[in-house]
Amino acid sequence: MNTAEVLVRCEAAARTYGTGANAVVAVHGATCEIRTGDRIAIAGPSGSGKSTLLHLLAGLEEPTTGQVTWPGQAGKPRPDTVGVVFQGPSLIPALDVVENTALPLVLCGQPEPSARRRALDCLALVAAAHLADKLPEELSGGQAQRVAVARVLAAAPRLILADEPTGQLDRATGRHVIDVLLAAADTLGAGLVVTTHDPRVAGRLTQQWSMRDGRLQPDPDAFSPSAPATPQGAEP
Ligand SMILES: Nc1ncnc2c1ncn2[C@@H]1O[C@H](COP(=O)(O)OP(=O)(O)OP(=O)(O)O)[C@@H](O)[C@H]1O
Repeated sequence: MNTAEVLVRCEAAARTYGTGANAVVAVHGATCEIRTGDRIAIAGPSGSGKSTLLHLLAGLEEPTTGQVTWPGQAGKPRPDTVGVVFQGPSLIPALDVVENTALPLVLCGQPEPSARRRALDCLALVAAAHLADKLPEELSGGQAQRVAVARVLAAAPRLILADEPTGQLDRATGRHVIDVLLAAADTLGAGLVVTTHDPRVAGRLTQQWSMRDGRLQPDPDAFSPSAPATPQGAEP
């Protein structure tokens, strides 16, 4: 029996965008549980619903049918319970890097000076402390991605959801970011879910799932060479 704590539970959770002839079913009835200690990689072709699934798990999108619940929590999760490393640009343009990184803590009520100190520590973990005073527009895509990882770590969530967190990183930096995410998940006693196209990233995690046309399933062969083709991103 698995005694680890369930952090999020999806019961036949589906998400459809649009209506009628324009409806797109991004996620079909996903059923899963994610627990403390889970280290899950999700593979799937572009457009198969991986980001939508992470948004459902984070409470950022409502399922059209079915349900998503966070046992032990009232209502939606906060940034200090579920943290998301988004795939695209997610930093607030008017805030500098340290302010962006500290923001989830400040929103959760932490005084600004201690939030800034924690933000700087987390920026250092992803080798981005030297970027603290920069604005998002001054960052490369890879630097912004590392700051987005630091922002999630700063909030010390119990569940970390990372959407292609190495997609814009070179191999060595990508490997380092996965090291940091795994170490943070261990330290926090958290669950970690990473979407990726890269077998090397998936190989660092202990469970492999796949999304195909919006359908989620455990799939130990999701990243094997014979799996349906997925574009290869930058390599960690
Ligand atoms: N806000 C939206 N409005 C309408 N359709 C959407 C929206 N977001 C996603 N979709 C559609 O839902 C489907 C799943 O998209 P999603 O971004 O979840 O896929 P993905 O597997 O994460 O893709 P990628 O690997 O390219 O990031 C796609 O057909 C997409 O066009």
